Amino acid sequence: MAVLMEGRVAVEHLRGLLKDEIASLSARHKRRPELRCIVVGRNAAASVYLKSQAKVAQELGIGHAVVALPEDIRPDDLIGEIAALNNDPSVTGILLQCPLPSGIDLEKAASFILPARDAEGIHPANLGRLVLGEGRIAPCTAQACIELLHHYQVKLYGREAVVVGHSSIVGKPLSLLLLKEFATTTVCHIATAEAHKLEDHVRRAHVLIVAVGKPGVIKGEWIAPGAVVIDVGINKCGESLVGDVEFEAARQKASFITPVPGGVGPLTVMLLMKNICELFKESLKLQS
Ligand SMILES: Nc1nc(=O)c2c([nH]1)NC[C@@H]1CN(c3ccc(C(=O)N[C@@H](CCC(=O)O)C(=O)O)cc3)C=[N+]21
Repeated sequence: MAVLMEGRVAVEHLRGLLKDEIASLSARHKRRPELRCIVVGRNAAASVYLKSQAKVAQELGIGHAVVALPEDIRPDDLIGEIAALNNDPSVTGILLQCPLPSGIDLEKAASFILPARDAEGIHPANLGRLVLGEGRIAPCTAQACIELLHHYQVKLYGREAVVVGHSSIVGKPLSLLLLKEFATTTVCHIATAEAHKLEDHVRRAHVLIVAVGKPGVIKGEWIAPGAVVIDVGINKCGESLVGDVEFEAARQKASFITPVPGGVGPLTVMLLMKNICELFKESLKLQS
């Protein structure tokens, strides 16, 4: 039976550090960091994220406001909203929440966020730094997975890491962070599944990280004995939340596994706040 990797526990240390640092910066500079979150339309996982953000921001003394936009917004109008936040001197960081409606391209929209206000590091300049291994601000969920592996002292060097999902905010940046740790990294995606190869890759993973957004997409019996399983999925199932991995069956085979909720999620939120704190410090340096 696997040990649970509890983000809820791993996050506590960071919470204390950030709270103290933000309190002292805010007192010294007589202003606080401000996060602005742009949300287009409605989505279950996104609402869970927003709720957590608002709660943690308040605990840490970070201002938080949502810019809620209609599902049918025109791309140019979304860019206008981003520009307004870029030009507002009180704003520290901007988060453009996914998913976006089908007519709007995340990568393109993200390129309009001022790199110095990019809360997730998804502007091309920030992603470029991540490729070069010198990124300070990386997408929070990808960072959260690495943080959790470090917290539970999981070895990555020379191990087979398999990432399922190749999104710009999780799978791709995460694969870069895993490479930085010298894991041998495979990224699976929709075409892997269509070629009936997903099971083969999952079976040989020492470390498996799943970020798809489909409950049960990874069968518990595919998990290699002793593997480490990180489930990034946040899916609403009635009133409760479930991940992408068949949890009960996977738990019998893995050595470590994240629960959903209580796994990656709480760390994602805290690392978003850490990014905001980093951007805040940078902006104060530029002013002085
Ligand atoms: N640009 C962008 N970046 C994201 O990182 C992003 C996004 N868009 N869109 C939506 C998804 C979803 N997501 C979550 C993060 C944390 C929790 C979270 O805090 N979960 C807690 C609380 C759950 C609860 O309330 O019970 C947990 O898992 O324990 C949930 C969901 C980030 N996402």
